[in-house]
Amino acid sequence: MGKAQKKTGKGRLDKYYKLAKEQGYRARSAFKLIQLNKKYSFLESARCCIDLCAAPGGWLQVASKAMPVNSLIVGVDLVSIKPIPRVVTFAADITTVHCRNLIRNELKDWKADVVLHDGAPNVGTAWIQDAYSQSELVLMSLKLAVEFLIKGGTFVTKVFRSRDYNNLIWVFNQLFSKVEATKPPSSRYAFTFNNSISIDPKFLDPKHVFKDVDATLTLPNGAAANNVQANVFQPEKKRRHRDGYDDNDYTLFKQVGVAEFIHASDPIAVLGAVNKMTFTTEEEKSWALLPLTSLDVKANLDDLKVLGKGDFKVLLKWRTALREELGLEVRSKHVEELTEVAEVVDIVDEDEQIQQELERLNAEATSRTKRERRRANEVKRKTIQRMQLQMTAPLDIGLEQTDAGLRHGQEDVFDLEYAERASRRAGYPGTVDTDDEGEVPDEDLQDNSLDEGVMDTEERDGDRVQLLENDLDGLYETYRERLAERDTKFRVREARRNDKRREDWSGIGKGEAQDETEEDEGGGWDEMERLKAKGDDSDWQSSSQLPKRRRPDQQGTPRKKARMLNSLGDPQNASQAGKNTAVWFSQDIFKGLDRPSEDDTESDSSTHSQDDEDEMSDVSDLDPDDGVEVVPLESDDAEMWDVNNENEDELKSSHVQKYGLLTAEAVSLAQDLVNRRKTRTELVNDGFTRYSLNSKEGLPKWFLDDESKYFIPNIPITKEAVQALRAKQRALDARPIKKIAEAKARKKLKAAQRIEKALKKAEGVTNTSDLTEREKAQQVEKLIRKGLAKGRKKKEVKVVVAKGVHKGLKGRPKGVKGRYVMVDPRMKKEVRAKKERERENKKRKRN
Ligand SMILES: C[S@@+](CC[C@H](N)C(=O)[O-])C[C@H]1O[C@@H](n2cnc3c(N)ncnc32)[C@H](O)[C@@H]1O
Repeated sequence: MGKAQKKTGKGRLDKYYKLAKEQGYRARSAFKLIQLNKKYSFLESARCCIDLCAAPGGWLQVASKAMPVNSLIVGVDLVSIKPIPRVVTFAADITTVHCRNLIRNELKDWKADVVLHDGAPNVGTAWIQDAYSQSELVLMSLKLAVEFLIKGGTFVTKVFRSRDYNNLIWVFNQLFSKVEATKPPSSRYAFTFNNSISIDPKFLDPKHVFKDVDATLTLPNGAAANNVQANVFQPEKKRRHRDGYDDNDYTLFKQVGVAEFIHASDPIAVLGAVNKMTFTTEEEKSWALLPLTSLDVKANLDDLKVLGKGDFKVLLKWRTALREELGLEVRSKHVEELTEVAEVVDIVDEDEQIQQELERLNAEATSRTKRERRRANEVKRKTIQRMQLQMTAPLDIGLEQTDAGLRHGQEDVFDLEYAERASRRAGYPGTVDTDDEGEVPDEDLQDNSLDEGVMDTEERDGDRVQLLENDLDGLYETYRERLAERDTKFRVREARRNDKRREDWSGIGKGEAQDETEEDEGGGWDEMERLKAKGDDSDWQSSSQLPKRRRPDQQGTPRKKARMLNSLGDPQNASQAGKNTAVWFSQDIFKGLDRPSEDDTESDSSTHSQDDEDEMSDVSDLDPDDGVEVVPLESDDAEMWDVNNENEDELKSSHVQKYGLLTAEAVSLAQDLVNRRKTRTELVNDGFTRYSLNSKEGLPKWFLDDESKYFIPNIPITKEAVQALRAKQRALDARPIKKIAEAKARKKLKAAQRIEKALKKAEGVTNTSDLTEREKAQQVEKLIRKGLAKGRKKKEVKVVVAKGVHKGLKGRPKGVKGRYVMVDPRMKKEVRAKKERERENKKRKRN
């Protein structure tokens, strides 16, 4: 907001308007009187006060508060005023005798200590006319003041800066021993004065005052002061007399010495009346040589008729400076305030204060936002860290993220992408892979730059990962093609793998692999078989499950995979897995790739990568007896695999293994069970074959025993897996949905805004000087309570009993606002009686 805009009354109006509302004043103008009284303290000692033009009653409220308890306060206005405690009011025109009589009746033989007048004419459109009417009103109020004021009493009136301004001042000076013009910050002008002296009726006659007083301001060479003010303050709107001359002025060109202007009691009048000022006398010439007499000033003095408002200001400033230089300047308030400069400076100061205050508040708000953002980032960082360290259960994650979301209302609480991004930033290619205890790079995690300037890095990381993925995808495809070409078994298994039904239900049996009697062409698969057989035939179990296609980026990060191996507790499995790993990595395809370092694969015999593990479990860890893959895992990880994740790789996580969810089929089945898309019975029924209903008669016992033992549906999931997934689902269900979180965040934000607003208002109250500390405290409390109560607003339903005036009424009953409900008194009684009867009956039955 620029200064020019702030200078307009609107900004100020807003401020005082709000203050007035807050403090229960009927008009913002109340602050004018508060400020005047603060400066001159005339109300505290007054016993009788007349307020002329008092509606709606702001000044009366102030007077009533500030004056002693038993004082008499009378308020008059054209319009009626709502009652105010201890105040007598009536409607009358202050320019009439009727009004005077009313006041007389009220005061009896009392005299007023204070007469107030804040009148503004209700008529007129043009500025001049308004100003004139206002001046007239002032004179009328002065008339009443003179009549009713006690000797030494105070008259306070508002005067516009019109052409009549000087005339009015002159009259006031004739009637009162002390006249002071002041501009309270909230207003334009007021005059306080006391000690009334001899009164000439002409002083109170508008025609006389506004005509004859002009004469007193006539300049030495005949230039009339009439209109001169306007000439200076509104040089653009110079009013010309019809016949081309100003009133009483028939000289076309007026020229005076600069001294005239410097010594004039009304320099503005001089400025408005003359065409040119010259440095004629010796003294004047010496002034011309002073540094403060700039070329600008000289040029301005040369032709006053072409000057604008700004130029006049320059001249007035120069005059003041010169007077100070000459020791003439009594920085009289009167002269200062007569100039526009004083007014502008005053307003600008006030506006600047407000501006500064606003800037301070803005700065505070910004730093608060920053602080909160930092705190939220810290929470997120910790959450991610905990996720990476596997310290956080899914439910906790949900709650924490909700909290963060609530604080800001920005983050999507279910946005797992965020966690992934954060972990990538911390040096990991993907969230799913980052549950590695040993690999959390602390320094990276300490990095607080989660919020800013990360987009580029993220994108670059993403691109890099994508490129790597593409490369490895290609490599893997080549490998598979070569394998397919060379290995018939591979092709057969591939075909079987594609036969979903069979795989789902038949499980994966040792026999199947053994059934295959294809020619051994060597290489690839056969090479593996051979090596495995070499290792430990007894442990080896072939599988119908073929190596699954997986994200090659997992292949490329053996360091990470070493972690998975540590979690395998079963020594038997571990050693087998170790062999499997060795066999798997001995293939050509892995030759070019980095092998796990010594350190990482310390316990070689008990470690293998995630991918290897996949392969091995596919190939060998299946128990053909029950068709359920059981991988012993002693990890205490509470975190479960995300049911909704479609990424196949994630099926390989240790959590999944823990629950035996090693294949996509197992997971999809488990999901079906968890989500009740399939029942256990359905699964069992689906497991029947055409032989299942064959007669068992005549069959040997050993056969039947075996049948009961082995002829069971082969469901590749465990009970624990289903339970674990159910628990996970429950945890997910327990998380608040996004909309609720958002609504909560909105509610919280609104509450904070309300409190902030209330606090600002409270600040306004505490800064007000006309209230006692107790009153301030009460008002502040009221404001805060109001702020808090707004949020809790409940829709109240008024209960209206349909009796008396409301009996048989249709539509809204009189005087009832808002929601209401009509109740019938008889119905109420009847319902109560019915309930009573029922209770009695029950009692009786029980007895
Ligand atoms: C600015 S308001 C006064 C506000 C008042 N001081 C307060 O604090 O509430 C000006 C009032 O002057 C009144 N007024 C204008 N001409 C009047 C007249 N001739 N006689 C009485 N009241 C008049 C208007 O009705 C208007 O209410």
